[in-house]
Amino acid sequence: MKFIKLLFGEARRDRTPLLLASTLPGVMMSGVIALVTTVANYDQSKGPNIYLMAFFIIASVALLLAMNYALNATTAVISNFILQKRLNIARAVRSLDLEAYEKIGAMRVDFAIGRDLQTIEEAAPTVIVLIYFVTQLLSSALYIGYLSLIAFAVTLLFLGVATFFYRSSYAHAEALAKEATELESAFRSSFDHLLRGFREIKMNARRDTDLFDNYIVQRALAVQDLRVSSGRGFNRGQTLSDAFFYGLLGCMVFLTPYYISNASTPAKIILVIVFSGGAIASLIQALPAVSRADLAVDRLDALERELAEATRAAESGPGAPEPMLVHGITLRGVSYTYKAPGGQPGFHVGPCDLVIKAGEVTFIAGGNGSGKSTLLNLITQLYAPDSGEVRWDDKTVTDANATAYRQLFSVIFSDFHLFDRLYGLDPAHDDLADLIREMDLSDKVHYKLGRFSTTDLSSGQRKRLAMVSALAEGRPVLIFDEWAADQDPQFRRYYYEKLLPRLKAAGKTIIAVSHDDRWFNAADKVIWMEEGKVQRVMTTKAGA
Ligand SMILES: Nc1ncnc2c1ncn2[C@@H]1O[C@H](COP(=O)(O)OP(=O)(O)OP(=O)(O)O)[C@@H](O)[C@H]1O
Repeated sequence: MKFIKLLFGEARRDRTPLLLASTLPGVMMSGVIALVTTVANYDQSKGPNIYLMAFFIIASVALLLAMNYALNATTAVISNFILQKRLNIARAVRSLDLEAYEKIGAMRVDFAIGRDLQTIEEAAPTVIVLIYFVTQLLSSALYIGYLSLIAFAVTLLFLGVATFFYRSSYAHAEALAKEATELESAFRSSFDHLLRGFREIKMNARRDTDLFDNYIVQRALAVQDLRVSSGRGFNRGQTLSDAFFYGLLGCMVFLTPYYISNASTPAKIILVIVFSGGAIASLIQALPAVSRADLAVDRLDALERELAEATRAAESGPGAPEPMLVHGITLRGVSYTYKAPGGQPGFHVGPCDLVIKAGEVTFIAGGNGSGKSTLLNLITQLYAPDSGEVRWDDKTVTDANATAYRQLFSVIFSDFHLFDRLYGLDPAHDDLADLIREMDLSDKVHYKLGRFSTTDLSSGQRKRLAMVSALAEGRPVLIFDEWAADQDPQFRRYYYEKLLPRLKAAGKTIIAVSHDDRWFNAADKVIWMEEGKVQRVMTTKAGA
């Protein structure tokens, strides 16, 4: 019961009051049951028993207040836990390097932040209810012991055997529930294709059918199968417990009275057992939710461990507010190998020896898959090289200054993300309006109330808006990965013939991936990549 441990662990200073408040209602309830059994045998002709009435009122009020306190305290503890987890995971993800981020995968983090934390939140009040029923059952058993040792022994025997059988059925059901949750992430990844590939699916009926019939339906069915089997396991446990409950009741009604001397005791015991029936049923219903929360805690723990390990490896020091590039960036023997699934070495880039001079325009060209984007990731230290070094003016880039080094760059990746606002920037309104005008977006987008009025634009326009954001950052080095690829001929021309020269004249260093060989003269230098290697570096007329 990891979740219960977690709840009380997180309660810290409030642990003892929470423990008392969650156990007291069960004890009080069994007190009330004991009272009811006493009142049932009370001689009503003597009038109402004030003492019993007072006890009933006090016990009921204490029960309600304690329960309310326990539920409120649990809500506060779990809300705080969720807040901390959200922030910790966000902090850890921020500290990852790109390689670790790609290895862990966005979907897994998304699942933890969404589904797992929700499962935990929903299970929190259930735990209090569970403790309530367990304490009620235990104290009722003690009360039975007080009434008759034989009845107590029979109760313990039934409880012990029922618990044993229930646990084995429960463990099996829990394992199936775990398997179902794991399979559910495969189902969600297929479903993700349906959502993200919506247009492509609409355009291709065979793809649509294959994805739906062979993946979405199959995986959904497999999840359902496991959930049904797991549910059956839990239900079997419930039926078994019910069977033992009726067995116990039968024993108490038909057998034990012959071994109990006091005539009123068997009726009292039977009443206690009848009351306990409801508690047993509610307890068993509560267990699957707590079991799901246990699995969610396991997954969160595993994710946090991985994030912590990856964060330690990727520790990269504080950012510098306004770093400068005076001479340039040098790569010496830089190489990097992707890890293919299963740990096998994947695509290899390098060793690369390059000099990117400050204030120059450098193009990176080469065929698809030749390693251009990977080289950009190495230049920007999004990937730490396996060997060799990257130099920033006269400094070597290390883990300690990598974050500061990255503040040199504004990058528009080929698969860039367009933010809805200029996070971390407070640009002058006029400058921004000028940039939006320069990108020919004035009639589409405005920056008002601290955000872009829309990001629902054509792909070429989205890239232009990304250019607005990149230029607004005012960083000394600009990196554009195939920025012109989606632009119309007019804007493409503008990019090569006006924008890049203007940025160069403003003292910017530009590194751009380009397939447009007719504009290679817009660069000072063209680096040609083939199969992960720098095949040649050409100095153009502009750079001569
Ligand atoms: N995240 C990744 N994990 C593993 N291998 C990768 C990853 N990204 C790229 N690769 C491998 O690296 C190779 C080079 O990819 P890269 O994106 O650097 O090429 P590119 O020259 O930019 O291609 P393009 O012109 O198509 O954009 C790919 O062929 C692929 O095998």
